[in-house]
Order: sequence, then structure tokens, then C-alpha cells
Amino acid sequence: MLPLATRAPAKINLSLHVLGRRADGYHELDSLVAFAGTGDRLTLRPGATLGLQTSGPTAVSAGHDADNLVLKAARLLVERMPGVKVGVFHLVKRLPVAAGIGGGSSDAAAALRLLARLNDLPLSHPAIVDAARETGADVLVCLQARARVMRGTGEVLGPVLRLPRLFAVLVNPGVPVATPEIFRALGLPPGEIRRSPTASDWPMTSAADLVAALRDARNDLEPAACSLQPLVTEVLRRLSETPDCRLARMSGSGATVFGLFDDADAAAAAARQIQAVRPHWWVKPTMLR
Ligand SMILES: C[C@@](CO)(OP(=O)(O)O)[C@H](O)COP(=O)(O)OP(=O)(O)OC[C@H]1O[C@@H](n2ccc(N)nc2=O)[C@H](O)[C@@H]1O
Ligand SMILES: Nc1ncnc2c1ncn2[C@@H]1O[C@H](COP(=O)(O)OP(=O)(O)O)[C@@H](O)[C@H]1O
Repeated sequence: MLPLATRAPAKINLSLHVLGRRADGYHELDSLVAFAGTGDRLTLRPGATLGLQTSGPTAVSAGHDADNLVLKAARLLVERMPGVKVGVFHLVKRLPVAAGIGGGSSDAAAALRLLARLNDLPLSHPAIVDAARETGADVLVCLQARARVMRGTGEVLGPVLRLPRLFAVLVNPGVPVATPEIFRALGLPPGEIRRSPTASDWPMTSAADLVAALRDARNDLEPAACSLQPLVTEVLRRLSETPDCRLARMSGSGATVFGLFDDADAAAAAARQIQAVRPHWWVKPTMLR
């Protein structure tokens, strides 16, 4: 049987508002999430046992295969559905790791998509949804990998949104950022929700309208990331100084920053400009959807 294949796109938090901290210590979020044209690739060769092989430029930074989120998600599904058909996954890892673009979450979601396909299960099947939730906060939104508003700690998803075409450049300076440290640095007391959710009617009429609305939004994790990892400040500055950059903002808990541009040429030129001065950074012109 031929292997099944899917892409695991980078997740981008176009906005990320922290509303407060729940009594269990987790932070309550309100985020407009989109997905990039760039990402990892996952295949599944059906077989009697569950396994994983990895390759690609960032496979080693992702850690031991046994701890990979692909296997964690698959095992959580098998626990819920003991007879489920499995096989050996092959992950081609290209996205930077611990980078605020949910690479591991997207890989885990991709694994669940392939297992759902192999077993003729809808993505809305309770066992798939539960396995996604338990694997990590961002896995549920990565299951369909379509733009939407995400709330709570990722368990509340708005309807799929049709984004206008957004031309972006993603830049990661090659330093991992630990998500728990960034949340801790906010210093919010548990059990206190201070802000209300943002209106969920983002303008989707044109890229210009959406970018204008995004400029009034924030990533509340950006100041903490900039002080813990000063390279984030440099990436934000370098991107915002490129010609025609309409918005530069960090994604997730960092350190990846995205820049938004009017067209593919402006994005490609900005990417070339940054790569020329910082050849070791990960710089990707891409589309968001
Ligand atoms: C911040 C976001 C925004 O999309 O993206 P990334 O930076 O990871 O890409 C996510 O909410 C991250 O989700 P994910 O990376 O799955 O987080 P998890 O592994 O579940 O959580 C790691 C740790 O971060 C803290 N955490 C995470 C999410 C949240 N809403 N509040 C938290 O306080 C907790 O200390 C938790 O133990
Ligand atoms: N498939 C995977 N890809 C990336 N990281 C993984 C994967 N599986 C497990 N991990 C672990 O998950 C952690 C978070 O990685 P990642 O999803 O890349 O972070 P972020 O959401 O900040 O981009 C890393 O410390 C890494 O060791």
C-alpha cells in the first residue's frame, strides 16, 4: 500500500492577546491564527506497528524520536481506539523548533489527519479531537490548519475564516524560546482574568483592511520575549525596516517574527535583504491562509 502524505504547515498567530491567567496556571488567550505555505511533511506507511523515522534540517533539534509529538498524538489515539490501524510515519522536519510557529503541534495534527484518513474517521471524531487536545494546546487548531479565531487555551475555535491573500516573510534568528518561560515572565497571578475577548469579526474584505485591523492588535508575549531574547527585538526591527513592510509582529511565544507585504515581489525582496545580512537566520517568504 502506498504511503499517505500530508503537509504540516507553520502556524502563525496574527494577533495574540493574553486575557489573564486561569486558576490552573494556564493563560487565557484570544488569537487570530493563520497557516503558512511553508512547513514540515509527514507520510504514513500502513503497517502492524506504530513507528517514526525523521529526516530534514531540523530533525535533530526536535529531540528524540520517541518523544516526538507525532508519536504522542498517535499513541493517545490508540489508547482511545485500541483497534485503530497504524503504521510507520516519516517526518521531514524543516521548521525551526521551539519557534512560536507550532511545528510540533502541526506535526502532531498531521499525524492525526493521516490516521483519520487511514481509518476512515472524520476529523470531528471525539477520539481524534480528544487526542489532539491532550497532545498540546495548539494541536486542535492545527487539525484542519485553516485560519480561525482561537480562544481559551486553544480549546475554543471559531469558524474557519477565508483570509484575503497575505504575503508574508517569516524570520527566525536560530535561538529556541521556551514557551513556559515566556508565560511565566508575564508575572500574572493565577485565577485572574483582566481583559475581555476581542471582537471576532476581523475584516476579511481585503488584505489592506485586515492589516489595518491587525495593527490595532498585539502579541502580548512580544515584550517578554524581547527582554528574555534580545534577538527578537533585532528581527522585529530588521523586518519593519524593509521597504513596504506593512506590519512586523512575533508569532506565538517567539522567536519567529512575521512581516506582511502587499505582494510577492515585496516579500521576496525583503527576504533577500534580511538573508544577505543574516545568512544563518531562517528566512522564508510565504503566503498565509
Ligand atoms: C503560545 C502559543 C500560541 O499559539 O504558541 P507557541 O508559542 O507554542 O507556538 C500556544 O498557546 C502554546 O501552545 P503549546 O506550545 O501547545 O503549549 P503547551 O505545550 O501546551 O504548554 C507549554 C507551557 O506553556 C504554558 N502555557 C501554555 C499555553 C497557555 N495558554 N498558557 C500557558 O501558561 C504552560 O506553562 C504550559 O505548560
Ligand atoms: N515534531 C516535533 N517538532 C518540533 N518539536 C517537537 C516535535 N516533537 C516534540 N517536539 C518538542 O516540542 C517542543 C516545542 O516545539 P515546537 O512545536 O517547535 O514549538 P513552538 O510551538 O514554540 O514552535 C520542543 O522543545 C521539541 O523538543
